[in-house]
Amino acid sequence: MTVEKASVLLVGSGGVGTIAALNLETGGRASVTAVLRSNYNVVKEKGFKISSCDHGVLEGWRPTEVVNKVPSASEKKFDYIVVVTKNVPDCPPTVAQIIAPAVMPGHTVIVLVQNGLNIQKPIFEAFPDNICLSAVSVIQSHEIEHGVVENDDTDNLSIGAFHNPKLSVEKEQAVAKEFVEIYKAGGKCITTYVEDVPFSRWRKLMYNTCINSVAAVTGMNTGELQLAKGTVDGLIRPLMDEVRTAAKAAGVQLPEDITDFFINNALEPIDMYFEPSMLVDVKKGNFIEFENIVGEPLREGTALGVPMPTLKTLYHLLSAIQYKTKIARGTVTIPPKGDYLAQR
Ligand SMILES: NC(=O)C1=CN([C@@H]2O[C@H](COP(=O)(O)OP(=O)(O)OC[C@H]3O[C@@H](n4cnc5c(N)ncnc54)[C@H](OP(=O)(O)O)[C@@H]3O)[C@@H](O)[C@H]2O)C=CC1
Ligand SMILES: CC(C)(CO)C(=O)C(=O)O
Repeated sequence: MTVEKASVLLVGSGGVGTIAALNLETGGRASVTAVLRSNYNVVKEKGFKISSCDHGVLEGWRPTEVVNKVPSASEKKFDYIVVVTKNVPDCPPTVAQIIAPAVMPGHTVIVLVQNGLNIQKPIFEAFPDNICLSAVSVIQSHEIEHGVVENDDTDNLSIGAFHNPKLSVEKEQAVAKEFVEIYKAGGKCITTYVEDVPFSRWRKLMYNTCINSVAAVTGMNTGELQLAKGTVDGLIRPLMDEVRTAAKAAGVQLPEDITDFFINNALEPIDMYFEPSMLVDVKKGNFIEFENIVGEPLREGTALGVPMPTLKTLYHLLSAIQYKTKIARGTVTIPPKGDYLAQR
C-alpha cells in the first residue's frame, strides 16, 4: 500500500532547515518544497553540498522542489509549513508575514523549528485557526557558504504542540505525534514527542539565553568562554540562576542540578571550541534572535517579579549589537558626522 506523502513547505533552508528537509525526504513520508533566498541560485543550479555525521557527504542534493518565493495557498495546498528561518521579530518581515501567503486557514499546520520563548504568540494572533507545533532542535549545523552545509551532531528534535486555547488540545497533540512519525521515518535522526512544551522551551533557554548570547557579546566560542577567567562563575552561572528562577515563577520546574548539567556537559570538551548559532550570526553580520532568546524570558520573569539584573544588562548589550548590524546593513540611517573641527 502506498501512503500519500504529506506536502511540506519548508521556509529557511540554512544550517538546520536543510537537514530538516533531508530527514523529511529520507523518510519518504513527505514531499518538501523549500523556499530559498540568498542560496537559491546556487542550489537551483548545483544542489546542496552536505557533510553530515548521519547522512554522509551528499553532492548536488535537492528536496523535491526549490522555489525563491513563498507560494500562495491558491497555487499549492501545503499540509505543513516548517519554519527554519532565524526568528527576528524586531527586523521585519516577521515569521507570520513571511509565511502568510501559503497558510490555508484551519488546514496548514505551522511547525516552528526555532529557538526562543513565546514564538507561537504572533502565529496564534495571525492564524488563530491553525495548529502550531514547537520543535526544539539540538544539532550543530551551519551553512558555511551558500549551498554548503556542515552538520556535526545528530538532528535531535523535540516536537510538541503549542496550545492555542481556541483549539482542541487532543487534536493538537495528535497532529504533533503524526508529525513526529513523518519526521523520523528515515531513521537518521532522534525525534521525540514532548507533551510539556513550556518545559522543553525553558530548558533549552538555559543554553541559548545564557551561553549562546554571552558567546555573541564576547565573540568567544565555548572553549574560550571557559578559559576566560570568571566568565562561567561570574556571568554564565548567575544568568542560569536567573533563568531557572524565572521558569519556576512561570510554572516550569527545571531540575536543581540543571546549571551544573549544562556547564559540565554542554560546554565540554574545552577544545571543541564550539560556536553557538548567535555567535555565528554576529560573525556573519546577520541579525540576532535576541528578542526571543533573551528579551522574552527577561520580560516574562520581570513581569512575575523575578529580579534579573544580569540578564537585563546582557539584553541591552545585545540590543546595541543588533543596532550596529542595522547600521551596517542600512536598515536604519543615522545622522551624518558633524563637522566640529570647523567650529573651533
Ligand atoms: N544552527 C544550529 O546549530 C542551531 C540553530 N537553531 C535554531 O534554528 C533556527 C534556524 O537556524 P539556522 O539554521 O542556524 O539559521 P541559518 O541562518 O543557517 O538559516 C536560516 C535560513 O533562513 C533563510 N531565510 C530567512 N528569511 C527568509 C525568507 N523570508 N525567505 C526564505 N528564506 C529565508 C536564510 O536565508 P538568507 O541566507 O538569505 O538569510 C537562511 O538560509 C534558528 O531559530 C536557530 O536559533 C537551533 C539549534 C541549533
Ligand atoms: C545549543 C545549540 C548548539 C544546539 O544545537 C543551539 O541551539 C545553537 O547553537 O543555537
